[in-house]
Amino acid sequence: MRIGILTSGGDCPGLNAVIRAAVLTGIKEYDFEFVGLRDGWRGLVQGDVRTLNRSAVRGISRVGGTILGTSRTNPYDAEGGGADNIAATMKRLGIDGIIAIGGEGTLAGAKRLADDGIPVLGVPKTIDNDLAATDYTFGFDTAVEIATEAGDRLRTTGDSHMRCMVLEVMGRHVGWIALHSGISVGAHAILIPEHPMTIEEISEYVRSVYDRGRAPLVVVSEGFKLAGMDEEYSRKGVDASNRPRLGGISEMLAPMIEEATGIESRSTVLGHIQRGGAPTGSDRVLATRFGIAAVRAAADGEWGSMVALRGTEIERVSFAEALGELKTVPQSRYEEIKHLFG
Ligand SMILES: Nc1ncnc2c1ncn2[C@@H]1O[C@H](COP(=O)(O)OP(=O)(O)O)[C@@H](O)[C@H]1O
Ligand SMILES: O=P(O)(O)OC[C@H]1O[C@](O)(COP(=O)(O)O)[C@@H](O)[C@@H]1O
Ligand SMILES: [Mg+2]
Repeated sequence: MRIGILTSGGDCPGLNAVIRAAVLTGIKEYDFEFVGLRDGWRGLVQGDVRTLNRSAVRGISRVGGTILGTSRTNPYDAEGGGADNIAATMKRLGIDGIIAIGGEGTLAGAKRLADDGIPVLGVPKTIDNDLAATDYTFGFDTAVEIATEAGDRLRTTGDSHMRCMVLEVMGRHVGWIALHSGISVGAHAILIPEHPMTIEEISEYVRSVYDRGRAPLVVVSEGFKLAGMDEEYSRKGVDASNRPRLGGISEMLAPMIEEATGIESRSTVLGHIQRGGAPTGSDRVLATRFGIAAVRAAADGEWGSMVALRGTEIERVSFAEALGELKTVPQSRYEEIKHLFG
């Protein structure tokens, strides 16, 4: 069997470890061949491929980003797209099936293609950890580590100046990165999309920290909304999928906190630093296990499914299940830590 692998949507530390594990498993155990499809669905619709053999994947598990490139090309809207064209392109290139590594957008495309008869398997990726069908995805642990280091650094400069530091992390719809990094740095308030708050509530936490002689640290998700805000904070236009580009809520909040409390405040937007660079050991392990499992699913002919972490085991779930609700931070998980704020 000859399998095409693609990475699509936002990049994520661990993508290369999936690719390496899939290729090595396929070659060693099943005598499969692989081709890399360049830049996500674009490589598939345009038939833009590169060789993926043993030497092409040597040493890449520890490397961030994706050796295949990524994009936000839609497999149906792009020229040469649509199931019939893609089936013809696959036939021409001798590709029997596709392993698509991506988030909820990529998986929605994969589901549609699978429904239209294209043999495709999914591997979940997202630093946001917002896919409900899997307990964790690779990339999340790395993002939390990077945000933790940033928070630790902000604390020492904040302490020196007795300033309120506001650290903004990614998390478009869900607050997992903020929650986990906020807990690990001992943030005095963690602001997440699932739980809008007023500026008065936030300022109350900040003031109480300051009044007992500490420099406040607030961790906020990019998708957080103050109570009463209809939409997420967005001042950068839209991305290639027409979604508002987020980032900058901390730059709005820091002056508001300063005005409400009189405490000098500074904001830091961590941005894509969270997505770049080497994956953590845990993420390399999870990504490797996903890569192995995806190839085993292909060998079993389980097209139309996605590999997922359930507890400690990797299982197969249907695309329909994978694309259900987003995995938001449950209120109880937030309340568990909220009593430590301030
Ligand atoms: N319903 C859909 N059908 C087909 N393609 C889709 C669909 N939703 C998103 N996509 C495509 O999937 C790709 C990745 O989606 P995006 O949300 O940007 O990233 P991610 O996969 O990380 O969630 C984009 O190229 C987008 O055009
Ligand atoms: O700047 P970009 O690459 O368009 O992506 C920004 C978005 O991608 C993310 O980093 C990850 O989102 P996905 O998991 O959907 O790829 C979000 O946290 C962020 O809002
Ligand atoms: Mg997405």
